[in-house]
Amino acid sequence: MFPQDTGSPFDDIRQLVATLPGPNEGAREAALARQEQLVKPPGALGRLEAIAAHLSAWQGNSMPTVNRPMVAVFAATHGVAELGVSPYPGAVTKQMMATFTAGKAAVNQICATFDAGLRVFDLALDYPTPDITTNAALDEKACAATMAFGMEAIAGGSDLLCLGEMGIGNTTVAAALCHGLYGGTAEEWVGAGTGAAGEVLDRKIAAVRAAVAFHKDHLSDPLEVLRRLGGREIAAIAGAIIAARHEKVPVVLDGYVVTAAAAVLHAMNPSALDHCLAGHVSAEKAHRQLLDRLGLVPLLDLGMRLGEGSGAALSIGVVKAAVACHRGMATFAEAGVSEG
Ligand SMILES: Cc1cc2ncn([C@H]3O[C@H](COP(=O)(O)O)[C@@H](O)[C@H]3O)c2cc1C
Ligand SMILES: O=C(O)c1cccnc1
Repeated sequence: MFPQDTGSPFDDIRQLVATLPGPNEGAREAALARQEQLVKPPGALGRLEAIAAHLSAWQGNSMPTVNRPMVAVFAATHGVAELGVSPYPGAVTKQMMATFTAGKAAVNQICATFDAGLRVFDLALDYPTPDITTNAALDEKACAATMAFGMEAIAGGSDLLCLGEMGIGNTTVAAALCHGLYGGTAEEWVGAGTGAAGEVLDRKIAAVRAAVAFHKDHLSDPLEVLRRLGGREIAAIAGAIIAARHEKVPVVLDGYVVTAAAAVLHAMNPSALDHCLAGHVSAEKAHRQLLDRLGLVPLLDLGMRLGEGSGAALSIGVVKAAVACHRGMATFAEAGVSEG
């Protein structure tokens, strides 16, 4: 008898998510102790102090760095976009890829502002995933392989990973993922995306409702939710979050779409996002309630609703300043300033 390979392509992913390393509490405590000594009233830098401690804990270093921040943008195409759920045609995804390459998108300018690297990953743009209202987006093998691609894509050395996405129709996919993971109503999870209103918005709500109804008997396993209702950029982002954790790289999430990918991991392991910061809260309707569910408090709230990693990239400025203060400020003793 030949040995049977009964393993599922998801086995390795489940193993990685079950064995995520925890924070370095010693480094966190040393960082918090240093913050108490720095030449400022204790707590006066507010959340900047917690950000420095967060980076210490997850980099495993009481003097964390943000010398090589990287924004990784994953791009994919979605069959559901053919249902008219976005005001923009699917062709925009590829056109925006060219714009990123030319250095002319919003995220390019924000990365340049903060000396952040930008890497854009094309996930088979000529082969949209099937319409999720009548099919699974991915089979198990493709979903696991795309997650593995996302893990590899972030290799190469970075001390802060910001995640972004490009994929016309993917706010519909994000809403379907949230509706699939958390229930509620389709209306509750659907927002305007790039500007859906009127009939486009009605079609979007109907598509999210139909997708979740079609897959309803298979939504108890978060990886099934991901492969059925997701898309390639979503799967790759989930993989990148896992890999960063194993490589001691703190992560900054972007808007609704990136956070929906993160939510899949949180549903598998409630501590899976402990190394992540929410870069901002998007104006996309359901983003705030999704962040609340994940216990994430956004760094910025600027009414942005762009995607492409722009909100995460913008928060690099805040994170860099937090680390610069942590590393560069004198202690009271060093500065010869009287303590209170
Ligand atoms: C010119 C342009 C640039 C973008 N950059 C990011 N997105 C964003 O919009 C898309 C999601 O919205 P929806 O679900 O409504 O299609 C994603 O591709 C996202 O990153 C863009 C959209 C457009 C039109
Ligand atoms: O919040 C997001 O991720 C978002 C919002 C609008 C369009 N694209 C992405």
